[in-house]
Amino acid sequence: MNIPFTKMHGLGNNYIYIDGFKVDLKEEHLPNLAKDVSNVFTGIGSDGLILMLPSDFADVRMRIFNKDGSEAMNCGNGLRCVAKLAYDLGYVKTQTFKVEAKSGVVDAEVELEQGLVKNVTIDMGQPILERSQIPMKTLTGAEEDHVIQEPFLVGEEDLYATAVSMGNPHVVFYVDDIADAPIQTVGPAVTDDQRFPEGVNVEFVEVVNDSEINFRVWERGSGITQACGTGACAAVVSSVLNDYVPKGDEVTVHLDGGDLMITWKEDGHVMMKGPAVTVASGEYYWQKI
Ligand SMILES: N[C@@H](CCC[C@H](N)C(=O)O)C(=O)O
Repeated sequence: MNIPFTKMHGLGNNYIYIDGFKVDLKEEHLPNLAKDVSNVFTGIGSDGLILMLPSDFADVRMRIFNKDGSEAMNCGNGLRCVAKLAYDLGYVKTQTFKVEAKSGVVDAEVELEQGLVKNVTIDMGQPILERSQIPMKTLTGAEEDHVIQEPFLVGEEDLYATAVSMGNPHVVFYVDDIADAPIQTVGPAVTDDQRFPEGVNVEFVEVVNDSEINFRVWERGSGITQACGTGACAAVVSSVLNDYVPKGDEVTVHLDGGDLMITWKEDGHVMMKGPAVTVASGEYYWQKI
């Protein structure tokens, strides 16, 4: 089967995008397709697969599959890229419109520079802080409402966890120097830790000052990526909860792939602004069907 695709990235967090308005794929093929296209040696190479689809509730719908074939509820970089793709392909005609993800419907606004979409702002909605909804368990069975700087032993590392859901689960650990963050060891151990029954995206944050943080991520289902939009939002929410940055102010999140501008507004909504870039388009020759 020959499948037309577009490769896009948001700060290096790259996915293969398929236009589901035109291409009809069977549900049971999607996890394997995600694994196959993501393989850098035998596929195209990506952090996963994203489908742009018609929606009953919004102007366009996003579905995201990680590199390991698992489907996620949300993807910040994916939302910005789907917004750009929908605008570029003419599925939406206005610069503000709605995008549906599995976690809910969000507002998107594309910014044009000489007629081309460069930056996209997404209203990511309100973070979820209740432990049971992240979801996160305790080893002791205690049921504190929020998870803020909770002692979290993993292997030899004595860490403190702050947990936030942006529709998908995140845990944030603070480090003194982002260059020394134990991402290769703690990332995979925490993502599979029994305290997170659905797995978790693992973020390390170094606070630079009250308007800037450094950030690295181990993504559930994809491993280390250059950027994670929902992760950057979770990191800013966590940094407000820990009194490192003020609520209501814009925070620059420095990720491996570049900067995202995140604001946790007084009304509770998290705004994310950043680039969306188209890299290539072509046909993927899928041998399996
Ligand atoms: N890279 C994404 C998040 C993708 C999904 C995540 N790995 C999960 O399993 O929840 C982003 O930009 O938010």
